[in-house]
Amino acid sequence: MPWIQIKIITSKQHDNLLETLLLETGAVSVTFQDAGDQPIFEPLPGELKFWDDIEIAGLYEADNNLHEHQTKIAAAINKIKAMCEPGQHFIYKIEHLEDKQWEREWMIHFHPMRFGQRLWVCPSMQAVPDPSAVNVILDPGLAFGTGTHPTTALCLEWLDSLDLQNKILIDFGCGSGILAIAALKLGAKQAIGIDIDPQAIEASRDNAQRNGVSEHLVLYLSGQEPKNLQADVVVANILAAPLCELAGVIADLVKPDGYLGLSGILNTQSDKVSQAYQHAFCLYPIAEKEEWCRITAVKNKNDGI
Ligand SMILES: C[S@@+](CC[C@H](N)C(=O)[O-])C[C@H]1O[C@@H](n2cnc3c(N)ncnc32)[C@H](O)[C@@H]1O
Repeated sequence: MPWIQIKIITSKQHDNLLETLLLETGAVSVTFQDAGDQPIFEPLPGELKFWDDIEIAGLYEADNNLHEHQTKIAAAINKIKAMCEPGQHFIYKIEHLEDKQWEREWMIHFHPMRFGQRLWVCPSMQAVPDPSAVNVILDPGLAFGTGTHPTTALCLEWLDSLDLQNKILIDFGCGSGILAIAALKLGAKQAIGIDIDPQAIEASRDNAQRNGVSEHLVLYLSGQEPKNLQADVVVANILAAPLCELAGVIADLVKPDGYLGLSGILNTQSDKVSQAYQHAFCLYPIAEKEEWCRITAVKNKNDGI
């Protein structure tokens, strides 16, 4: 079914009003995006944060009621425009969209990718380029983690460089499960995925099944993992702020002499994160990719944080 989309760019004061007006005029969905360049990193599940300038898109069925929709939309637009203060921007356009398999659209940009020497991540719907390599077959579903983001790529390269044979690994903030599954395919005997988002747990479970490693992957919603959990290797690709806040918890997950990999850190934040972990770990040189970096470390034998 074809669709009509109305896109409005304005400031965030109008977010509620616009959403209501678009829904009242028959929009089947309303989407907000950043209209400037103001990244908001990882809101918590259920948390809604807005940019100062927003692009709001309302999607309408291009059916027999099209004319009725358009009249209503025009009335709604005029109403909002009238509320804008002088100098406040308000731009809109109406476009026709042909129907597609929307939930697969992003996959056009997701191709097999190699990380380090042995590891490939391949989209579930494409052919594997090197069947003799260590291949992770992935469909992230609604969770984060395809390998296309530098923070994930830094972790995958690190995992590829380790000897994981018979090791236990914790993937803290597992998202799609990509790191835990890569570790299992690289030889780890068990992986434990932890995430605050139930959709991440579901995606990790699906991906583990797809890769035939379900038996070796245990998944916990954050807070439900057993006490005193420890692993030979812990990888956490969350953000600098939670990495600092949770330094004690994450450090405790690493066995003495075990390895830690931290990602999701902007280059400018590396000192702060390093400081939060340096009392319990010996830190290795930092690796960088674009504006992101990875901190790796080995845990001191008899130290706590
Ligand atoms: C950037 S994604 C990383 C996903 C995947 N591990 C990767 O490397 O691509 C971060 C994940 O951490 C989860 N997360 C964020 N804060 C967390 C916390 N405090 N405890 C557990 N998981 C958390 C998010 O829900 C998200 O799935």
